Amino acid sequence: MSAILAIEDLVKCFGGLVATDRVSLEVREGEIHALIGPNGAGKSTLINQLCGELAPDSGTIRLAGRDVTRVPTPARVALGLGRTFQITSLLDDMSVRENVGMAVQVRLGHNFRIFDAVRDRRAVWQEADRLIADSALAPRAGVRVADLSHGEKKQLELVVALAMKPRLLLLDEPMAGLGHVESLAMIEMLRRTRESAAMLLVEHDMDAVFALADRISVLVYGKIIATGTVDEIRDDPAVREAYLGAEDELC
Ligand SMILES: Nc1ncnc2c1ncn2[C@@H]1O[C@H](COP(=O)(O)OP(=O)(O)OP(=O)(O)O)[C@@H](O)[C@H]1O
Repeated sequence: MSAILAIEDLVKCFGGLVATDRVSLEVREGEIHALIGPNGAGKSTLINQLCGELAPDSGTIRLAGRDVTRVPTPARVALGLGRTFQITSLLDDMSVRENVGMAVQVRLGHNFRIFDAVRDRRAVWQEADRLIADSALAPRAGVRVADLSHGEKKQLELVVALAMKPRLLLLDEPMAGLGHVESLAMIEMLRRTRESAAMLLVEHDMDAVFALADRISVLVYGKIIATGTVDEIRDDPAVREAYLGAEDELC
């Protein structure tokens, strides 16, 4: 399986602190690759470098075979990088359908001048409806974002990200703040998403990680200490050591 994302020897320092310490990691096409690690391990710092929000000090990031280490965020998005944004970026006064329609429109935007506007508008809504029908939000399509539950907003974030047709989706704690039922719905939705995009999943909820991940990389003090399947990571003594005090989470 080829790699949609290949990170090699990435380094990022904040003053004397090495927040990303020679990190190498691959996400393969069709894979859900979880990135776990204790608080302060450097997960967000790594994600921010992948998005282009933070410049690495050294090392390389390859996306779909192209070196994007010094490439700005929009060019990475054009190559297929997607990310779930904060719920605050959803438009509160607009419906689920309108939010998804806007995202589809952003993706198709530059074609608008070429094709007939009415036909394009129809294509936008058809695409938005298809994306919503594939999600758990189908019965809520006409509901205003302001009236959605927290879990539904997190689902909408994901649908909006998918509207950009990413090849690789960066997910920063999609389970955060969700109740049990909402978490199960999100896990189901991410399982279905795997068919269209590979994922790098940063998540503290180990049940979700173990339910979803094809492979897991463990980051501790900026270094990847292990990469492997769920069983390999569960049985790895160095991982257990790093999570000492939270061993229950790895059982
Ligand atoms: N802009 C910054 N300036 C200085 N230090 C920073 C900066 N951003 C992060 N750090 C430090 O880098 C280290 C890694 O932080 P980071 O937020 O990437 O960890 P994390 O694994 O995402 O943590 P959490 O799970 O709590 O979100 C921490 O010690 C943090 O204090």
